[in-house]
Amino acid sequence: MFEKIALVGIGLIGSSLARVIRREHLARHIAIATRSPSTLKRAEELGLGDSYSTDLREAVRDADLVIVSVPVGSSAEVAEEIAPALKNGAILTDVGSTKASVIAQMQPFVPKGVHFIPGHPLAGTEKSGPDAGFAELFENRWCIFTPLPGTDPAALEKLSEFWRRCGSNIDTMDAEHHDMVLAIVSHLPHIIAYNIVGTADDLESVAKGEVIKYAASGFRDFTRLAASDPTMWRDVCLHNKDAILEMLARFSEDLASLQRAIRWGDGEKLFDLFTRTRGIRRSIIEAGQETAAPDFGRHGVEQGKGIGE
Ligand SMILES: NC(=O)C1=CN([C@@H]2O[C@H](COP(=O)(O)OP(=O)(O)OC[C@H]3O[C@@H](n4cnc5c(N)ncnc54)[C@H](O)[C@@H]3O)[C@@H](O)[C@H]2O)C=CC1
Ligand SMILES: O=C(O)C(=O)Cc1ccc(O)cc1
Repeated sequence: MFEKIALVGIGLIGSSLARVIRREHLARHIAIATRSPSTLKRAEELGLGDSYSTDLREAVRDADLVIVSVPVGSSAEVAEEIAPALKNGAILTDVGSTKASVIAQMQPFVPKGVHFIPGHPLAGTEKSGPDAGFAELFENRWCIFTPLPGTDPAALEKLSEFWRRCGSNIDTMDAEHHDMVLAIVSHLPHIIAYNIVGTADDLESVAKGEVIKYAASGFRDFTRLAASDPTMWRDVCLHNKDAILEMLARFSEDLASLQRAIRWGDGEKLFDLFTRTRGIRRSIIEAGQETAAPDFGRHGVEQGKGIGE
């Protein structure tokens, strides 16, 4: 599909892309660039690309497609660095979990003649780094684009086809809407997980050993999310602040109402809520059956625990 693809950032997402690009023969040359020499060395040991550099400009030079897969807080720094070396007519995209902030950070540096199309694959795990990636990560997952006004339809179609060849389904929406939707379906669950595991860790009346020993499956599910990369999630919180705060405010109100129902013994209210939420779970399972979720077992990712399940 492309002569040269440059991957800037080679962690979970970048290395999964490298693997699927190779498997599906989507580029003649895969150039890998990242800031950290030790991560780059590991990518080279894994044989993820055809060329390796800590010089981001060298990697993106002559690339037809550049995919930035770094924590969202580093987007401006990366865009500023690579901008002078981007080829005229190249497609520049990203995979960041927040979109309005990434656009605000990158767009000012994008040269005229480069097609900047922000993207977000809704596929991931709690793991990070080049060893964590796998070629099947994007299969039967959504990839959301948040194109800017005036985006070239041919470039958008080419990038869509690329993601389809990686196994994904495509949706487009505006960046603000994306950030609001992701705040509730992805960002809040992670924040709640970090919080509940932190609360358990702070308890004086329950020993840490007991938390580990008796962790029921509900708590274990939270610990998986709460093991997600601290840099990535710090950046998501700081860069989708408004939408997350809005969702947290609603969440807190609903939690206070649940607290009241428990305090006053309002069993009917509890039962009604728990019945309604069970319906949501059933709808998700039904939707998932239509798109047959892949078995990630052999990659060490618990089946049914990734986003979109
Ligand atoms: N982990 C997940 O489940 C998902 C993550 N994302 C998004 O994908 C992006 C990457 O996440 P992961 O691959 O999980 O992270 P990761 O921590 O596994 O990898 C990040 C990579 O970026 C590099 N890097 C960091 N700062 C850099 C800089 N200033 N210049 C060049 N390279 C730099 C690191 O060396 C590393 O190679 C993030 O924006 C995240 O929000 C999107 C979907 C799922
Ligand atoms: O591991 C999980 O359950 C996830 O939720 C993965 C994930 C994390 C961040 C994203 O922007 C998209 C997917």
